[in-house]
Amino acid sequence: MKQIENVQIAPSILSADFAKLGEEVRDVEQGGADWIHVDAMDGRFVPNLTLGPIIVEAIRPHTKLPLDVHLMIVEPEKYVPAFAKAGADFITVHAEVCPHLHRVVHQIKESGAKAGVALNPATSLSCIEEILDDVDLILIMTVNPGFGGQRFIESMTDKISRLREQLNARGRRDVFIEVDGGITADTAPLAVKAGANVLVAGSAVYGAHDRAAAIQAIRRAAAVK
Ligand SMILES: O=C(CO)[C@H](O)[C@H](O)COP(=O)(O)O
Ligand SMILES: [Co+2]
Repeated sequence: MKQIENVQIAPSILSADFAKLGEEVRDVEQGGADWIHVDAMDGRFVPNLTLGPIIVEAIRPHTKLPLDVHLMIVEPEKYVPAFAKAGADFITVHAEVCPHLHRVVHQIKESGAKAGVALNPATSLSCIEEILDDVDLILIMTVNPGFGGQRFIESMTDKISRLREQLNARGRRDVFIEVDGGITADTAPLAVKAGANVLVAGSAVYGAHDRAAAIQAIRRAAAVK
């Protein structure tokens, strides 16, 4: 299995200006982003409402970067085909809302997208033990999902380390470990040292006047391994 060499920086459009999303996505692509993170929230799994496949379809022509769609919604299986058709490259569902997680992961793969599974801070790694051989990405939430701009929960670094060990033991060095919530140039090294190789950053990138400088600061900090 291919080892993933570089840390991927994925700005979250949750903190972008929704009145000009195309421009906002182009801005971070020009600024050196690797992926675009798209947060779909349903007001049920999380206490916030954001966007659906129509927005993914709208931003798709504005970037060549992979669209990394994070579904914070109940019954995600109802919407996986629409998000895939809209142009999602990665579709990540939360283990907490998927009693038939194996079926949903394979539904995502059959739709043509890469499959991710997300875990809230209080959700144990044991929930995904039986699915590790089937996934392309595991997303470790380092905040409780629902809002941008929250503080990184530092105790999650131990969970990231344990996950990396489990994946290595299975020879799955190709699986992305994505970290989402509170990533800044200060917290990025903690996540990367623990074993993460995809860093979502919403407010730290879109809240900055110079997005390119913000991405570069996170990338530099993350290179200190
Ligand atoms: O999934 C999310 C929230 O549920 C967002 O991706 C995340 O919060 C990014 O925002 P920030 O970097 O500001 O914490
Ligand atoms: Co997210």
